[in-house]
Amino acid sequence: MEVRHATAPDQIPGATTAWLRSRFLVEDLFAPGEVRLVYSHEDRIVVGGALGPAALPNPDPLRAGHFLERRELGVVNVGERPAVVTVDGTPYEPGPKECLYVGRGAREVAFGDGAFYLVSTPAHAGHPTALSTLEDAEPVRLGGPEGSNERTIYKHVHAGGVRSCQLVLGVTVLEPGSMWNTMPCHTHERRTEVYFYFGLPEQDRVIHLMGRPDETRNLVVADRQAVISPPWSVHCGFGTRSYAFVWAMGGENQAYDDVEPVAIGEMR
Ligand SMILES: O=C(O)C(=O)C[C@H](O)C(=O)CO
Ligand SMILES: [Zn+2]
Repeated sequence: MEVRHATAPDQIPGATTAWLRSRFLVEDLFAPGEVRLVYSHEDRIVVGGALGPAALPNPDPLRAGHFLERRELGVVNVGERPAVVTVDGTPYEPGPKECLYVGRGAREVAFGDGAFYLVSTPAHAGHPTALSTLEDAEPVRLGGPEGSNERTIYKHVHAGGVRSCQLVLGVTVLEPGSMWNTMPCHTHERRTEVYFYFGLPEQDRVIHLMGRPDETRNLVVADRQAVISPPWSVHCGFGTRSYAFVWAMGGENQAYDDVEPVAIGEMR
C-alpha cells in the first residue's frame, strides 16, 4: 500500500505538473487478481482498486488485526456487469455503479470476477453491511444541456441512506454530450473528497481542476484514475467525452450541503 502525506495550499504556487500528479492523482489502481491501495493522510482516506478474484489484504501501515478492525469500507462496482463481493461468507451482488457498504469489524472481504473501486475511512462504531442499489440511491438530476452538465447524482452512503461513521459516497453519471461536473464548484473545509473517474473511453481524458479557488491548477486524468481533494481544494472538471465518477468523502461531518460555494467569476 502506497502512503501519501498531507499537503497545504501554500505548496501549490510554483508546483510542477509532475509534483501535482504525484501528490493528488492516483493512477494504476487495477491489476488482474490484485487489490491495490493508496493511504492518504488527508483525513486518512484509503482508496483502492480490486480486479477479482482477489481478497482485501491487511497492509502493514494500518497496524491492525484485519483491514476493517478500525475502519469502514465502500465498494463500488465500476464494471459493466453485476459482480459478487463476499463479506464473512455472505455474498452480495452489486450491479454496475451500485455500492456495498461494509461495516467496521468485518473480517474477510473477497471480490469475485469484476472491477471494484474501494474507499475506506476510520470508523468508531460498527454499522451493518448493506447493499445500495441505484434505485435506493434516490437519483437527483442536475444541470442541463445549456451548461453541458446534465447529470444524475446517486447518493449511496450518507445521512439519509446507508448509515456509516464518516464515509459519504455516491456516483454521478453524465448524460452523453454533457462534459462538466460540479460547476459551479465548491470546497468543504471539514471534509476531504476523492473523485474516481470511470466509463471514459481509453483515448479520452477529464481535465480536473484543483487548488484554492483563486489559484487553480489542472490534472489531466484518464479512465479509472482518482484525484484526492484536500479540504482547501476545489474539485470539478470537464471531459473530452461524457463519463461517470465516484465521489467519496471523510472528515468532520456528513452534511452533503456543508460546502463553501465558489462563484464561477471568482475562480482564477
Ligand atoms: O456532479 C456533481 O456536482 C457532484 O457529483 C458533486 C459531488 O457530489 C461533490 O463534490 C460532493 O461534495
Ligand atoms: Zn465536493
